[in-house]
Amino acid sequence: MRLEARNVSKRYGRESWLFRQASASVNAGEVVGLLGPSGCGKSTFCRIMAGYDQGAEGEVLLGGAPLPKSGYRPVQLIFQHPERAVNPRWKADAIVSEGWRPDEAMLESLEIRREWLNRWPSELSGGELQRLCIARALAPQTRFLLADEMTAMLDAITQARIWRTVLDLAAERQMGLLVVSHDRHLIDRICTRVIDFRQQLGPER
Ligand SMILES: Nc1ncnc2c1ncn2[C@@H]1O[C@H](COP(=O)(O)OP(=O)(O)OP(=O)(O)O)[C@@H](O)[C@H]1O
Repeated sequence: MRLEARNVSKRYGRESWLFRQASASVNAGEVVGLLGPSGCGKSTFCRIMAGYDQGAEGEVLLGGAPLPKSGYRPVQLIFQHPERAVNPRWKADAIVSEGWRPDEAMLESLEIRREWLNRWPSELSGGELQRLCIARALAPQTRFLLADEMTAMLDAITQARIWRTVLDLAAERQMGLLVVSHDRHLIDRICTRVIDFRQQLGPER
């Protein structure tokens, strides 16, 4: 299975094009890095690839077909800012089990403590909340994970452990990963292929 964005263009309102004719693909089991300077549109491109936003041109295909419009999303996106990705009026237990109920092994491998589950998002650190968001996104139906600066707020040791868990799971399930990061060292260490976002753009920016 392959996740593919073909010739996608995006502009916000009447502003000039953020990007035009951007293309990228990730195969099942692949770990692909996405690099580019701040503000060039990587997060926007990820949102389009996950089906949260639409380009003015182009298409996103999963296994050759458009993304499903309802039900669990097989392409999951983890944002850089977990506090913007959760409902502040839901306790952590409701947040983490929104799409599936992660088992004990999953919670343990992401170092999620049981007592966090009874807290509101405002009572959790950014790193704790992010681990809950990662658990939420790793249902067995997830085929592709788009990690947009997923571990930027975590200390180096926690970051390494979380990536180990996610990479092991991806290999086991043949899940594809798109890793957006400014951390070139991380990208070089975990990715099998790297895409420079600016080089994916068509000639008429
Ligand atoms: N909803 C929006 N309305 C208008 N402009 C937006 C919106 N969302 C993002 N932008 C603008 O689009 C541009 C690209 O933003 P985006 O977050 O996609 O870039 P990025 O490459 O991921 O940046 P970074 O590496 O800093 O996270 C930025 O200039 C941003 O201000």
